[in-house]
Amino acid sequence: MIGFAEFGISRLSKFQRHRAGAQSIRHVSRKLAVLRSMKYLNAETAAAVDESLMGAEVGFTLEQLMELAGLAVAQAVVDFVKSPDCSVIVVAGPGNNGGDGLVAARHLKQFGYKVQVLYPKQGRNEHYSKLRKQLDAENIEFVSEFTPADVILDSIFGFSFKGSVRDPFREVISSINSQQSSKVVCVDVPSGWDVDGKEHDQGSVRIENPDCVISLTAPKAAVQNFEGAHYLGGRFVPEHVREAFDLERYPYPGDKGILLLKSH
Ligand SMILES: NC(=O)C1=CN([C@@H]2O[C@H](COP(=O)(O)OP(=O)(O)OC[C@H]3O[C@@H](n4cnc5c(N)ncnc54)[C@H](O)[C@@H]3O)[C@@H](O)[C@H]2O)[C@@H](O)CC1
Ligand SMILES: [K+]
Repeated sequence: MIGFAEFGISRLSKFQRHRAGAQSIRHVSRKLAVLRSMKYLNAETAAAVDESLMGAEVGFTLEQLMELAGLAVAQAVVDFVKSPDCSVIVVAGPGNNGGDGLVAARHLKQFGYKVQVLYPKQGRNEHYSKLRKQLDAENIEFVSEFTPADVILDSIFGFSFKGSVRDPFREVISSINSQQSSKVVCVDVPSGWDVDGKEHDQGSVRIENPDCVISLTAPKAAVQNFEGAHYLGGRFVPEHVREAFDLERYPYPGDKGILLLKSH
């Protein structure tokens, strides 16, 4: 599940390999310990962590967090697909999860990927209009229906999703489920899944069998039993906030903004 290749030590000298190997073994042990004890947040706690980050004491703006989250999402997509030549269709919802997807779309384009965006219902916040403008400046095409793509990035709903999916997203999510040849990568929570991990109503629409989830800040209860590839991003939580919410000290490697929790 977790290999040395993940730590990039295959091209080093014998001595360096020995040293890097020892460090990697320590890193792997820390990582396994974190995985065993990992805490999964419910919707209420996830929102409280968010509020605390953006409260007077810490002082982040939403735009800052979204930029960091979206960059981490783009980096995780690159790590997951392991190919520089890849097409991605970002499906963005009306809230901040959608905003993360729009930011990721811009970074992916800068990384050289072919990117399109499906944005059925733009959010009201002025920042979404600005993000859209930035995508226009990158000549990223906004499409109204699916075109074949290697990856579908589901940034429709995150931790504020409630109830059963309403239109126009019922149809959009059903279309994602029918794109058999695309890998489906979900931002924070697979859209339509109960954030707290409760059973979903039979007949309600949700993303079926995603290939990868990129959790932000901390994994949500929804993905506790998720079997596919799993990344963590959102490396911006100060120590006292981490302690206040009893979050793990996630072993992000070196200067990286993403942590591979589980490979596929
Ligand atoms: N601290 C963090 O980790 C950060 C989280 N961010 C992102 O913010 C997300 C949460 O964003 P929001 O609170 O804006 O909420 P979401 O983006 O999860 O969803 C809210 C939107 O979905 C709609 N909606 C909810 N339930 C629906 C249903 N059943 N059918 C149709 N529409 C429905 C709401 O009307 C609203 O427009 C996180 O999941 C994450 O992706 C980042 O942007 C910023 C930093
Ligand atoms: K999502």
